[in-house]
Parts: sequence; C-alpha cells; structure tokens
Amino acid sequence: MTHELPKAELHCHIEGAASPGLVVEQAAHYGTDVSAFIDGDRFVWHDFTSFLAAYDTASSLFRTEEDYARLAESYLASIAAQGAIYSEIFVSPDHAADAGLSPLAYVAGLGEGIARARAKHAIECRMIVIGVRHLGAEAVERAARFAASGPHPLVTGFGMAGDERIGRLDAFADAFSLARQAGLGITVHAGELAGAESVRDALDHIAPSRIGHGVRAVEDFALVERLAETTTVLEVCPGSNVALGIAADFASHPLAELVAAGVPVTLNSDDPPYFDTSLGHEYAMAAQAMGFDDAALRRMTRTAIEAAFVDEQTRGELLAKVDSQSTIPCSRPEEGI
Ligand SMILES: Nc1ncnc2[nH]cnc12
Ligand SMILES: [Zn+2]
Repeated sequence: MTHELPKAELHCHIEGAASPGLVVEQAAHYGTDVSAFIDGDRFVWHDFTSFLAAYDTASSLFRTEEDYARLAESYLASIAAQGAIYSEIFVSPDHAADAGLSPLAYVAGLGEGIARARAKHAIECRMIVIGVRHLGAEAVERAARFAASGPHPLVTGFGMAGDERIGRLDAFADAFSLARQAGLGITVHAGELAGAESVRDALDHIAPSRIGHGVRAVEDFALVERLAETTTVLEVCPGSNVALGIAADFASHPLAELVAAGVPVTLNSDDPPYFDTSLGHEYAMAAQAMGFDDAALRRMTRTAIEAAFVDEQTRGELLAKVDSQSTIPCSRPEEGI
C-alpha cells in the first residue's frame, strides 16, 4: 500500500488541477455554460488539441486573486491528504492575462492559497512560471522576463509547456538564458508529443536540470545514457501519458526502463482531473502495475526533493521527512492510494 508513503511532485499545471466540480462552481459564479467540455464529474476531450481547448476554457473561469487562492489551496489540500509533502506547480501568466488578471495579481493570489495550505496541511509548494510554446517565442520571452523580475518569493523556476510539435526549440533559447541568469531553476517539456529528437534538442539548446516528461527518450538508447550521465531529472507523468496515448497502459509505460538505465525519475500528475489521475494514484499504479516497491518509490520522492527548486534549508527539512522512514497520515486510505 502506497497511501502512507511521503510523496512529492515537480510537475503539475495549476490550471489543469482544477477539479470539474470547482470549474462548475466558477462557471455558475460567472454565468458561463460549461456543458461542452464537462459531463458530470469528467472533463470531455478526445485528443491533445481538444484537451488544450477544454483546459483553456476552464482556465478562463479563474479571474481574480481569490479565485486563484482557492484553486491553489484546494489542490494542495487534496494532495496533502494523499501524503504529499511538496509540490511544484506550473503557473501560466498567459492564462491569467486571458482571464483579465495581471501577472502580479495572479502569483499573489496563488501565493496566498499556498500560504493557507501550508498553514493548514504542512505542505510546501513553489511556483514555476511557464511560457506556452504554441504562443511563440515572443510570448515565452515575456513570461521569462516576468519570472526573472522576482514577482513573488515562491516563484523559483521557469519552464515551457504547450504544443511541443510547434516551433523549433532553439527559438526559445534566449528566454531560458535570461531566466537562468536570474537564478531560476530550469525545466522544459520535451519527449511527450514529440520523440527522442525533441529531448536531444532540449539538452543541446536549453541544458535544463529537469525535463517535463522526457519519456520518449527511450526511442534512442544513447540518449537515455546521456540523460543518466548528465543526471537530468525526468518529471514523469505516467497517467497523463496513458490518457494521451503516449503509452498503451501503466504496465507497458517506459518508467521502469528509464530507472534500469540509471535516469533519475520522479512521479507526477500533470493535469490530474483531465487524465483521471492524482499524485496518490500515480504512486499506487507505479506499485501495482509497474512493480516498484516502497523503497523505490521513496527514492523517487527523494529524487524530487533533491531536484526541487527550493533553498537548501527547505530541501534539508523535506529530505529529513522523507528519510525519517515515517509514514504520512493519509485521510483517504480507502482510495487505495
Ligand atoms: N501535458 C501537457 N503537455 C504540454 N503542455 C501542457 N499544458 C498543460 N498540460 C500539458
Ligand atoms: Zn505538463
């Protein structure tokens, strides 16, 4: 049983963490019809493009600082109940701007939600500003400049998500170097919708300490060896990969192959309600369908904390929690997580 294991995640899009129930509440508040993309307690989409459309529409229903504070607090409370001690959330100023909120108000609202969750549930969280690849290099550079300006003490990283099939990665190199020069941690989505060459491009042009997904590196074993040699940490999201058809099922997901090759990996939920998952479910499936034992799962949590974009004192405190061998009280053991 994995439900009492300490857990940590490095890869969750905060807009993608809004539950259908919360989005329906927001829609009622703003007088919007969401029946085209929410059916009961499920988001409706059928491929990456329609997933992004549902995601963008749901995001547009979070419009004020308090909306974002509620979103962050409710999400962090939900994973603390599954045993999470640390979360890094991807935050997208472009989505906030589309909803009419300034980037500063956006991170202030999220920061407030994080502070409330920390006080009530003892969970740590940091924000990684992301640029959206399919909005183009100029938009991604704008997001990087915002991240580099020091908009909130909990903004500690910069990354890029969006449609990986669009644009060349070298076009975004300037955005990443200005974020790096500002002292931010760097991660980039690669090797999810596109193959091994995309992971190689990320190493060649961005040299991040972490890669979002990266699992399609298994198409090229020399590249897997390079990831292991450079200790590039993969933010692996098996449930997302299964939902989007990148892996057929959990049992045949390449996570075990990456671990066997010595690549540092972490477990993550990406956009949990869209992909019918949660951080707890990812740990449970890694045990039940992929055969990882408690020690291996605890190592993945440790890898996440080691690769987290946090100050060294916080890292030390979090590692002590992981290493104490203690279990984390879990309020929802009945879900088998
Ligand atoms: N899985 C994913 N891949 C790329 N961009 C995203 N934005 C939100 N979820 C994403
Ligand atoms: Zn992602």
